[in-house]
Amino acid sequence: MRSAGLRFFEGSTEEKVRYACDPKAPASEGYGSRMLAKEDGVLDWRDYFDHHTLPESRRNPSRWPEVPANYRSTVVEYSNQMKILAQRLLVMVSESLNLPPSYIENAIGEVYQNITISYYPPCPQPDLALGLQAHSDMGAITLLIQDDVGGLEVLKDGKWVIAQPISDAIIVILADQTEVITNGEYKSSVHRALVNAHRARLSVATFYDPSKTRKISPAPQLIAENTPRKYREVLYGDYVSSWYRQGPEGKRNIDALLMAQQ
Ligand SMILES: O=C(O)CCC(=O)C(=O)O
Ligand SMILES: [Fe+2]
Repeated sequence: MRSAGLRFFEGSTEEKVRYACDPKAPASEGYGSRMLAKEDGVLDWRDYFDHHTLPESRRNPSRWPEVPANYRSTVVEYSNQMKILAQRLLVMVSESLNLPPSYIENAIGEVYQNITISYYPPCPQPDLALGLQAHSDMGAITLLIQDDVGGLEVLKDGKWVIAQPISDAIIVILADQTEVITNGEYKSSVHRALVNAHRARLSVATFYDPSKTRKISPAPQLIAENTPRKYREVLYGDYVSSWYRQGPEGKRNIDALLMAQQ
């Protein structure tokens, strides 16, 4: 998966532009670039390719690069394997809270899976830019692989901790809807990507999300007198829209669902 992605990003600009997505449309499929300065001076320094992979009705490999020759079949195989892994992990989360094994899976409903390859070119002034600003992922669970360059950082107890690259590791990033469904028992993780002055970096994030028409709310079994309900119900599509409207900035989107904010 990583080498197929690398081959695309290191290929010609013409080839990339052929697959360009609409940068203004949220969650559009294809190639995009965010080499942008924002008003506050922070630069986003990232190229990406989004693939819509599940449900299968959204999966259209003809919209994905055809070079290298195994690109499309690799994405399909990777998508299928990541679905199985995400399901297993969500069963473990459900069981750890004494919920029925498929509780979270059922709460999500029909799964929308997207695979995003991010490519961060070397950045001459890495201290002035971030590859990707601090955010939590908006869906249920994200599975991420990175290369040996490193740059993914996770916020832990108020400090940024580097996720050391381990070649065969898959990093599990719990996302906002799992925090809502578990009523805050599991927290979505705040993370960001740094850039490197000398080397390009590549990562592949597989997002596992509810459909936009799904209403998400805390499991009633987890609400009790000493663990009161933390989040109000949200239509996932509304959540996604507000995320794109406001931008990520740490956990501000999930914080807006706190009961006290009602
Ligand atoms: O490139 C990375 O390591 C992080 C990517 C990421 O967090 C995302 O795409 O949501
Ligand atoms: Fe992320």
